[in-house]
Amino acid sequence: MPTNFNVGLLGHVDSGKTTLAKALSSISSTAAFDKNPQSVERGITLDLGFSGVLAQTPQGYPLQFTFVDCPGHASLIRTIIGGAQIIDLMLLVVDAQKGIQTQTAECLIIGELLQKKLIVVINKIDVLPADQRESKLEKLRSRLSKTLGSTSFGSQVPMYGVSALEGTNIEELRAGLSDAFFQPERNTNAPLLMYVDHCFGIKGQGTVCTGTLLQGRVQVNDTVELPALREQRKVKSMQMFRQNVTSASMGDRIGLCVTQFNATLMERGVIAEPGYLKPIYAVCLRLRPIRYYKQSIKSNSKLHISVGHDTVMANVTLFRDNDNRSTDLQPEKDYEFVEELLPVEVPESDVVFALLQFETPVLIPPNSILIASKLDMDVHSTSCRLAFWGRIAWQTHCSNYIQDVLPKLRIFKRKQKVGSIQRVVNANEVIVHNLFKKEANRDLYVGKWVDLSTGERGLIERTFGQTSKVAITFREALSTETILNIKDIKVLLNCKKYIFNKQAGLFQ
Ligand SMILES: Nc1nc2c(ncn2[C@@H]2O[C@H](COP(=O)(O)OP(=O)(O)OP(=O)(O)O)[C@@H](O)[C@H]2O)c(=O)[nH]1
Repeated sequence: MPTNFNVGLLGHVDSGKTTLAKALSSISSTAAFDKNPQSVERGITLDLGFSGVLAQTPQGYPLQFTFVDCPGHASLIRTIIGGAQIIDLMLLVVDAQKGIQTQTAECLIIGELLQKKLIVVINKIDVLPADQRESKLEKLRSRLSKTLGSTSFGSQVPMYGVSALEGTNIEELRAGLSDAFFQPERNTNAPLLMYVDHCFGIKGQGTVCTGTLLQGRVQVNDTVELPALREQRKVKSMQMFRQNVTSASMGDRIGLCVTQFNATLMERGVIAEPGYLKPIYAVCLRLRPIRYYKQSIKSNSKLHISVGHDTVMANVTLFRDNDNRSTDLQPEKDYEFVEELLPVEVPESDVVFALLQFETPVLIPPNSILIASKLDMDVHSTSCRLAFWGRIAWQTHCSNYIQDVLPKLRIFKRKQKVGSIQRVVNANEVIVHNLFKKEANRDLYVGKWVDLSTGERGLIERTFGQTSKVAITFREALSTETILNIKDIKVLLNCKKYIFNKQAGLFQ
C-alpha cells in the first residue's frame, strides 16, 4: 500500500480549489468535485470533497496524495477548520487577479496555528494578459512573500503560478508536491480516532462512514464506538479509494462499513475506540490571541468554538495569574478575572486563560487545538473572524460541573468595600459602620487591613456590638487633622470576590 499524504486545498471562494483538485487528481471518492446537488445548483463547494492521485516520493517510493477540497465561502469556515485538521500539507489557492482576500488570510491563520506545511498556488494565470503575466506574477509573489514573512511559515514558502482550467504548470505543481512530501508523524499505537465526514446506508450491507484516521488503526471485525450516539458497531468491511482493504492506520482515508445505524443521525463526527471519548462540558485553555482579530474578547460573551469537525457555542470567562507567568493552570491558585482584552494588545509572553462552558457537551480528543471565532459577523465583512486558539489545560466530564467543579476554580474580582467612622474611641481606635451588610459574617474579616481615605492604615481588631460595626486600631496615633474631619473620612477594605464560589470570602 502506498503511503497516504493528505493535502488540503484552502482559499477564498471561487479561487479555483475544486478545479485545481480535479486537475491534480486521477481518482475521485464518493464525495468529490461538488457532486452534492446543492453545490451544483449554487456553484460553490458546500462540503469537503476528496480525490486523489498516485505518485512517487523523490526516492521512488509509492505515494498516494489525497486532496481535501475545502469550501471557500465565508459561511462555511467551520467546515474549513474541520478539513484543515486532517491534512498534512496545505495548498493555499490565491486568485492571480485578486491576490490575498479575506478568506485567504483566514485560511493562512488556520494553517499557521495547526502548524501545517504550506505551498502557495497562484491560480488563473491565464486571465492575466500574456504580455504582463510575468511582471504581475512577480509583484504578487513579492506581496505574498511579505505577508508570509510575518507568519511562522516565513517568506520562503514555495509558490506556483498555474491555470487549473487550462492545465498550465500542473505537472510542475505535482512535482513540487512530491518534493514537499515528508513522512508524517503517525501514531498508530494510540487509540483509534477517525474523523467522519460523510455517512450513508447501503441496503443489505450496513452503514458506510467515510473519513480520515487521525490516530491508531482499525481492522475488519473490530468493534468501534460512535460516541455521539453512545453506540458500538462491528466493522464489516472497508475500502480505500474503492479498493477493499482489511486494515487501515493513521493518516489513511477510508470508507468503513459498519453494522447498520441511522446515517442521518451522524452526518459528521467521530468514530473511536470504545470508551476513548467522553462528552466534555467545560474546558480551560491558555488563550493564544489571533493578532488580526480587531475586536475585543469579552468575558461572559459567547463565541463559536471549533474542534475537529465540531463547532459549538461557548460562554467565555477570561482570567489571569497576577503573581507569575506560569503557563500551567494550577488548582488552588487565585486567578484574577479579566473583563476584556484586545488580541493586538496582548504580548506573546502574557499568560491569560479562558474558561469555555459549552452550550452542548463536545467530544474532544486529548491534545486537540480549539479555535474560537465570531461567526455571526457579516460574511461580507473583510475583518478576520478568528479570535483566539489554544490547547486544553483542564477539562471536565462532569455533568454537574456548575455545582461541583466550578467552585474549585478560584477566579476572583477585586472589590472595595467602603464604610465610615461612627466615632473615635481614642487616637488609636475608631468604631466603623456601613462597611458590612447586617447579615455578613464579620468574624471572617478580623485581622484584615483597612485604609483610610487619608492614607492611614489600620487593622480590624474585633467586631463591635450586635449589628454590622467593627473596631479598628492603628499602630500610630491618628493625626489631629484626621480626627477633626472624621465624618468625611472613608474606610476602605480591599477584598476578593470569587465569581463561582460566593461563600469563599477571602482577601488580598
Ligand atoms: N480562467 C480561469 N478560471 C478558473 C480557473 N480555475 C477555476 N476557474 C473558474 O473559477 C470559478 C470557480 O472555480 P471553483 O473551482 O469552483 O472555485 P472554488 O475555489 O473551488 O470555489 P468554492 O469551493 O465555492 O470556494 C469557476 O467558474 C471555474 O471555472 C483557472 O485556472 N482559470
